[in-house]
Amino acid sequence: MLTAHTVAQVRAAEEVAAVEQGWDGLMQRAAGALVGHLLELVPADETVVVLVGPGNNGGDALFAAARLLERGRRVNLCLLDASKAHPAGLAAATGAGAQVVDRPEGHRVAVDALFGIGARPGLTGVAAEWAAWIERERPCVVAVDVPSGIGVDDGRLDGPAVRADHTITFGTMKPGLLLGPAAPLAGRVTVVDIGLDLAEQRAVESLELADGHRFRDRMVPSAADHKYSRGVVGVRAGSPEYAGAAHLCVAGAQAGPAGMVRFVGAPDLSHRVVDRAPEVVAGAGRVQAWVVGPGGEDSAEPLDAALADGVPVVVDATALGHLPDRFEVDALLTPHAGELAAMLGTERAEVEADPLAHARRAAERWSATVLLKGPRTLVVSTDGRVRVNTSGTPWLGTAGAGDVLAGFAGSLLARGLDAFDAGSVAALLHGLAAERVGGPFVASDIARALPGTLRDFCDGSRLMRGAEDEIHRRREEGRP
Ligand SMILES: NC(=O)C1=CN([C@@H]2O[C@H](COP(=O)(O)OP(=O)(O)OC[C@H]3O[C@@H](n4cnc5c(N)ncnc54)[C@H](O)[C@@H]3O)[C@@H](O)[C@H]2O)[C@@H](O)CC1
Ligand SMILES: Nc1ncnc2c1ncn2[C@@H]1O[C@H](COP(=O)(O)OP(=O)(O)O)[C@@H](O)[C@H]1O
Ligand SMILES: [K+]
Repeated sequence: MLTAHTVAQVRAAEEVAAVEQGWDGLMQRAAGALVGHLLELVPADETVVVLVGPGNNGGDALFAAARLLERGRRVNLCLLDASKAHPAGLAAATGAGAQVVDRPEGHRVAVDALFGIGARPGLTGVAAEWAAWIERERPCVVAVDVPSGIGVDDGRLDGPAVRADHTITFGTMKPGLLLGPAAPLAGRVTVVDIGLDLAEQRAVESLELADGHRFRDRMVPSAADHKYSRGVVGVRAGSPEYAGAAHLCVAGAQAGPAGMVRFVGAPDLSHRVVDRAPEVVAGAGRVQAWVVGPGGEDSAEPLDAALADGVPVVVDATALGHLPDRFEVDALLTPHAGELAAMLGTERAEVEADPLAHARRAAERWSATVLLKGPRTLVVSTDGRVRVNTSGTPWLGTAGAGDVLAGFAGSLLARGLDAFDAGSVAALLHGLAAERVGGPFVASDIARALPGTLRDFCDGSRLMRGAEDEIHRRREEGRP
């Protein structure tokens, strides 16, 4: 699991680490880690330009520049404000032979050390001009800690920011490297250890394939299980206009770990669903979780009927327009940005500019877990926990992908995962299934790829143990 911490948490952990290592020690450690990665990332014959800001972020890069020069690399410096550059760092870099230049133009590799976690979103003046040069000329950019100008805690963009290919970040991820419109600006992110202890701190989390062991026992049936103990997921989806949504939602539900799928809908639609998926049981009955809304009629009745059962519920699409004042059951709301905007009475662009704040607001407002779909799907629980999904591809922007996701999440809920786990595991596996298929694809392909993806997720630790054994064997045999 990847974890990201806020600026306040990082600053507090730095205070503690500085007692042991000293502030200089911390900065040297950050600089050392940076050098190691720059030596790998930057071709030996390229001259690097370091964009140096007024704080410790610039300091890290100046000490790194000095060490690069000692290793025979060529480094130029662009100082945002010469009078404010980290004095000891500047002395070290120039002492090692760095040249100060006025402009970054002409360089093909840049290190962005303008601002780090002290940054306010949005660059102005010369910093904005340098960010514009990066947009225009697209040099290879390595950002120190964060791309300068992003909202570090929330991933907001409030004006120009640096677009990086790689970000070397210290101690932990930062929320802005994972979510919001800012995340793509970080490029590939590498977290380097500088001795910060954040283990006990609540973090923004991101599940990975390797997290399967946390969920395996709650998903894979045991010898004692039967279809009802595995859970029944009920689907109320589709309408004459959107019959396909019923099929896709059912396909998603069938791909999950529950033991049975029930479908409730108009007789015509029920027949069609059972014709395509003979395992489905049509008609009302006992379920452990409901999925309501994909392609459904614009009416309050399906959600009201589901809520009357008092079991957990996934609420999607049209059902999002008929929410109760507050949920009394464990609920997972799965809007995209347009639907969340309508729920909150705002504009889609507002939600896209600050997805975290809007998802949080909805989670509080309706006392429900909110899964906000998008390139970086967010899951926010009622108690403020946040997970960000990083799997998936833009090919997922295809009709019906959300219907499959809702059905699959419903199956996880019926199996006994809570809405937060069900939503975040569903988003992860949905994205991994998309990566597995490759694209272009249709939503049904994702439903078909989900069982194998779920199996790999649950087997993950076994596969990793297998890999470790293999590495061990090769070592013993003297093979690479
Ligand atoms: N505290 C430490 O000793 C350590 C800090 N580290 C580095 O230090 C960085 C944080 O350093 P600082 O606290 O000095 O802050 P920064 O270097 O991030 O920013 C310096 C100053 O720039 C100004 N500024 C911020 N955003 C701006 C904007 N958009 N436009 C114009 N001016 C802006 C602010 O006045 C800010 O205090 C981390 O990101 C990391 O790179 C590492 O060396 C590890 C240890
Ligand atoms: N650019 C993108 N990159 C990654 N995933 C995306 C992208 N665009 C959409 N998705 C994902 O595709 C799915 C689309 O769902 P939704 O908007 O409900 O579509 P539909 O209503 O057609 O099913 C969501 O899981 C969303 O996170
Ligand atoms: K930076």
